[in-house]
Amino acid sequence: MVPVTDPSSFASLAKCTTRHLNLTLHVDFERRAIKGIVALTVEVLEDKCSSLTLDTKDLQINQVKANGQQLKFALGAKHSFNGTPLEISLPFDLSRGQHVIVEVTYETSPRASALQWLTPAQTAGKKHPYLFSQCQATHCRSMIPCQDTPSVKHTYYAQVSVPKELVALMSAVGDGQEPDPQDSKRTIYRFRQAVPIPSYLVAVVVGALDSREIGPRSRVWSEKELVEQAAYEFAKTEDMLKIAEDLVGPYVWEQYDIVVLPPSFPYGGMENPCLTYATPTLLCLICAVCCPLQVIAHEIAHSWTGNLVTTKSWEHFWLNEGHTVYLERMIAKSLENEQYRQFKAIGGWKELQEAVKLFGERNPLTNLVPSLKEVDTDAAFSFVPYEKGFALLYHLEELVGGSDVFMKFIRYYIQRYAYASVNTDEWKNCLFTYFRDKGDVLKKVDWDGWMNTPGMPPVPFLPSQAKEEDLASFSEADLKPLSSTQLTEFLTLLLLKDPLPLTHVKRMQEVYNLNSIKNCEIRFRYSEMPDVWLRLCVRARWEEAVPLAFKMATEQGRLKYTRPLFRELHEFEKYRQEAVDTYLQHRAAMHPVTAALVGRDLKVEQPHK
Ligand SMILES: CC/C=C\C/C=C\C[C@@H](O)/C=C/C=C/C=C\[C@@H](O)CCCC(=O)O
Ligand SMILES: [Zn+2]
Repeated sequence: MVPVTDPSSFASLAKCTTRHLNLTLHVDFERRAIKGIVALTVEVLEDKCSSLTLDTKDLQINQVKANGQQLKFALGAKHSFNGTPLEISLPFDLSRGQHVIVEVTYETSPRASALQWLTPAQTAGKKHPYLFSQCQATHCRSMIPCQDTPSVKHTYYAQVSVPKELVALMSAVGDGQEPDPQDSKRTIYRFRQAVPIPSYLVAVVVGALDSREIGPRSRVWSEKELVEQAAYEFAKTEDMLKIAEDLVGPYVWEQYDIVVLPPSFPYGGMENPCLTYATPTLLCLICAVCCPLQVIAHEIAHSWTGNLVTTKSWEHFWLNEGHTVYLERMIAKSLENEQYRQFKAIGGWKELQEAVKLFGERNPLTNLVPSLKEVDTDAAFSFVPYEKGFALLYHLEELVGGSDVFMKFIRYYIQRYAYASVNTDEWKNCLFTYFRDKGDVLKKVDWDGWMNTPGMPPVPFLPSQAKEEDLASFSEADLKPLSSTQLTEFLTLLLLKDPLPLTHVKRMQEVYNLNSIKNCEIRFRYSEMPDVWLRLCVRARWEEAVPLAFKMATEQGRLKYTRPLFRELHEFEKYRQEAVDTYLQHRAAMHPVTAALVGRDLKVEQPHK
């Protein structure tokens, strides 16, 4: 068996593997710290095992025990972004196949990169504090000492003690709650995750949360101010779960809840099992954005591709995201039609072009399978694994005979690797095994061009309906009947071209008849594509758009909007200093990942940790 290596983890993966975590967490809002005890059930993989190494990041380790006996431990050298290895010495040699329960008592740092602690002022209700974790890709180690790699999968049981006026949720099925026997002002919530998951899918949310039932296995959670709107927006959740089950097999996670987080959450969604995270920007309350259901379809699809079949390391992240985007668009096809799938694919191709342009077409991070040795996964993150991955799968779909044929392979691949972690070679072997009668066709694929070459794919995406030049040739009359989704894709196309002259952008205002709307706020927002339209206006140096671009960049923290808006404003010479000053003014209230990435974009030094 080839030893597992993960360049983003210090854990001893060849020696042993974690099978279960038992977590006891005490959430302390005053000190912005979690006091934890984690009992790791570890299976030994090789004889004469006398030590093991876990991943940590900014954790205070108080003691380590095994079978009630204190163990020697040592923290290694701190890495600039991958944290600090924790080496634990075992009092006796263990043999292959044996199990040991290692218990670590620890405390997280107020600077833990997995956690965002929000003051009451940063919440919708303004009365209670709020905490949420975001572990993907390599932040779980700042919340729990663990083997922080997607190549290791474990079940977990957790009890979380929180102030009794708050509710705790986790990426697991709830197993009841009761007053904390240690403190009558606190409640203990219990959770069980019976399906083995990688550490990046461990998640916890604590806040003044309310919920509504939206389906036989689904509730939506949020602060009470948003919960009715959230229940309305996500009413189709059960329909999409059923479509996905028809496509790829049973949903194994029991519960599928959605929690709408505060605006600082850096992503559109996050596929934490049993508890999908969603940005409030999907609720059209903060800045209308198209297709809230597209994000939920994506996170639902992850229940199979990513959470059930998981990438072995972040270098093969495309296996998670490329298959999930493919499945998400098959769900969209079932809800709408093939033309809609094609149109979303056109939009994805534009996202890929923008991502490659941003990184640089020779940047090895635009490889479908990049090397991440000494690379910060947050800095490596882009839409390349999503959209270059989708483009490859769409190309293969065309080669093997269409989506019905290819979906049968996807279903086979999921059944073959369910509950396991895979890499690209294993995926490719599975493809060639399944399509053994199409080997001659598959051998002609430019695999090196697709997998190990930077830039755009070797084969362009040619949708079976409207071609790119069709979009550019639209006249004013053609644009008017376009749906807001189609308009979004059209405007995204313009972002990839050279900056539009100010006269053109103003003309476009007229085309969309926005000039009839006097309110500047609405005029620039244009319902469906606030970030895209604002970026076009700022790039055209339309100063009237600048205040709203700053407002949108700071009132929510979704990286997909916040980073490009800050970059655009920073590019506008006259507003460069204001962009830096605005960032510095908001940095403390930003999610740690957002603060780090926007600071890098604006070339602002990070505060010393
Ligand atoms: C080759 C890339 C290697 C590693 C990247 C993996 C994770 C990067 C880390 O920053 C976490 C990303 C989390 C993404 C969560 C949700 C996305 O699927 C959607 C993001 C886009 C959006 O806001 O819609
Ligand atoms: Zn995803």
